Amino acid sequence: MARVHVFDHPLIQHKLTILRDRRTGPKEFRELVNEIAMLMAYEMTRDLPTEEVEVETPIAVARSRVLAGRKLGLIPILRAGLGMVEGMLRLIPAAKVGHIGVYRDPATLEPVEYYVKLPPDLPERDLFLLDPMLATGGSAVWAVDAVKRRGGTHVRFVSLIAAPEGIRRLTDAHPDVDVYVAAVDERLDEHGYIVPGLGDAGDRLFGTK
Ligand SMILES: O=P(O)(O)OC[C@H]1O[C@H](OP(=O)(O)OP(=O)(O)O)[C@H](O)[C@@H]1O
Ligand SMILES: O=c1cc[nH]c(=O)[nH]1
Ligand SMILES: [Mg+2]
Repeated sequence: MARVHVFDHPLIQHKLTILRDRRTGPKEFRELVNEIAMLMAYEMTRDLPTEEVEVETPIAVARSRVLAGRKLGLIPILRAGLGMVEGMLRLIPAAKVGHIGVYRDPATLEPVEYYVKLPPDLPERDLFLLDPMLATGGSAVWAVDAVKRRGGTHVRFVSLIAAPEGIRRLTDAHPDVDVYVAAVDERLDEHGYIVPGLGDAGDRLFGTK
């Protein structure tokens, strides 16, 4: 069964509050999304395996640890997921980055694909799908399907704000995919927006509204 992790770290919660504020403009919004993504990456990577190696310091040989597990991959869901990439890459610079282009049709709320480009060695990587908003879950389920169809096996989903409906739909469809969020909000409104949420993440990141 999928595990749902809600990050209640005070720094994440503080930054999320500023992000939600309707007065926060695109420059600060972008900075905050990246900072929260970086803090979430730090928390999320706690379980990565390490192994002991020897390293020569200027004084002596030390036994110390390095990452030893599978290679990593970040897959932002366009557009809004792009806002999380830089912050996560700061902590895990060796990760490869794939892209999934999908938008939610505003009338039907169904996902519409427009671009997919993923690293060829997907089966060998631990994959982190990134999207700030998990609303109905339609885009998330579609994106995980797309990654699995191309051979991805170890997938996690990372989001800033989720609606209970989206978490349910994603974990029902993909019980093997753990979900990491900074907040679970109350509900969806009649247009499929998260309440209270933060509005349209893509528009707020890129200033398109
Ligand atoms: O859970 P869902 O109901 O599918 O909604 C969530 C999706 O909606 C938003 O993208 P949007 O379609 O606005 O595209 P954008 O990132 O280009 O703005 C958001 O970034 C998710 O991808
Ligand atoms: O609240 C929502 C729901 C979907 N997409 C967004 O950007 N915000
Ligand atoms: Mg949008």
